[in-house]
Amino acid sequence: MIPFSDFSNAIETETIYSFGEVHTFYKFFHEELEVAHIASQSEANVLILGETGTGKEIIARSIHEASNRKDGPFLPINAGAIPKDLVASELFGFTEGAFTGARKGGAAGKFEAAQNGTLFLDEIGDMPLELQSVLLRAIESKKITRIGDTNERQVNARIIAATNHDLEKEMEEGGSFRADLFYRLNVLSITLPPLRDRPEDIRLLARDFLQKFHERYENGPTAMEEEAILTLLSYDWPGNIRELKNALERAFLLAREERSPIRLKHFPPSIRRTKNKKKTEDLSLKKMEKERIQLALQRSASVQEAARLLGIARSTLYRKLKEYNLA
Ligand SMILES: Nc1ncnc2c1ncn2[C@@H]1O[C@H](COP(=O)(O)OP(=O)(O)OP(=O)(O)O)[C@@H](O)[C@H]1O
Repeated sequence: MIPFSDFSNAIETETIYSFGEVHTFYKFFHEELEVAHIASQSEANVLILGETGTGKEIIARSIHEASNRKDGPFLPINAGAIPKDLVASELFGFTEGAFTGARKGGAAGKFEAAQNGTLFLDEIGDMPLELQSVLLRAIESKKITRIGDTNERQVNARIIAATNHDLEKEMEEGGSFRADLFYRLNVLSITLPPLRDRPEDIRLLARDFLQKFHERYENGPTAMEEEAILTLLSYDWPGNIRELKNALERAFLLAREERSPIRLKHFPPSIRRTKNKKKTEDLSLKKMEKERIQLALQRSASVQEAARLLGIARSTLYRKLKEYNLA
């Protein structure tokens, strides 16, 4: 059984880089988070690319919260989740009687509501083509017109857009996304790597999520069997961090009910099936752990100091030294 706190030990080989709530060990992701930091210190439009569940919204929110606009609103709008003919009124607002059912007195849209804040255009790739030119005009001129209105209104919203589509490919292939809008949005771009490309981060995120569940539910398991951890490291995670978080919460609650540590059987079948898929990778956790221990020993004057550096108990380290023939 491995205690949650031992899932990842931050020693010099594994520097954690953080931006807001987002943490990583993965080098390429460090560089992308550096761009997020730069974005937060500017007013430039940002385009965030990444598969579903990789944290596009959480990064957008972190950029907003680290920016001068942090006291203004952060407003997300998901073009993919709203019926196509309502997207325009959601974005730009409408006047009374602009269309059947238009509310008395009209209403402001998200552009106006995000005044002095940040407008997060999620799933920009699903934005209807005919609206893309209106959106482009609004971004360029910083003015919008409510539907049914004739007056232009000044707006001051910072734009962060996100998508899981390959927009450049779509532009080449048949124009379902306007190139001029793409270049306008793509002043700074951040690409979030899928979780399967950064297994180091699986350990880091799992530790953080499980420790949080422990606080939220006030008790429950504090350790996971090694077989389960190895499986999490070799699974593909098509739903990325969202899927990892949900799978861990389910496993945490099932184990809590049984008053047992988290075991492989507490994960859904789709994840359990990976168990023997990548046998070779099964050794990777042990290899990484052994290397970390060796490094900590080199840099320490005593086992006690090495244990402190690794963030584990001295007795745990003695056990591991025996296991890896390092004693
Ligand atoms: N680095 C992270 N640390 C902690 N939690 C994270 C991190 N990244 C994402 N999450 C969590 O994973 C879930 C999905 O994140 P988010 O909504 O930001 O992803 P997304 O890429 O915008 O997804 P979609 O494309 O499906 O809208 C959320 O519950 C979020 O809190």
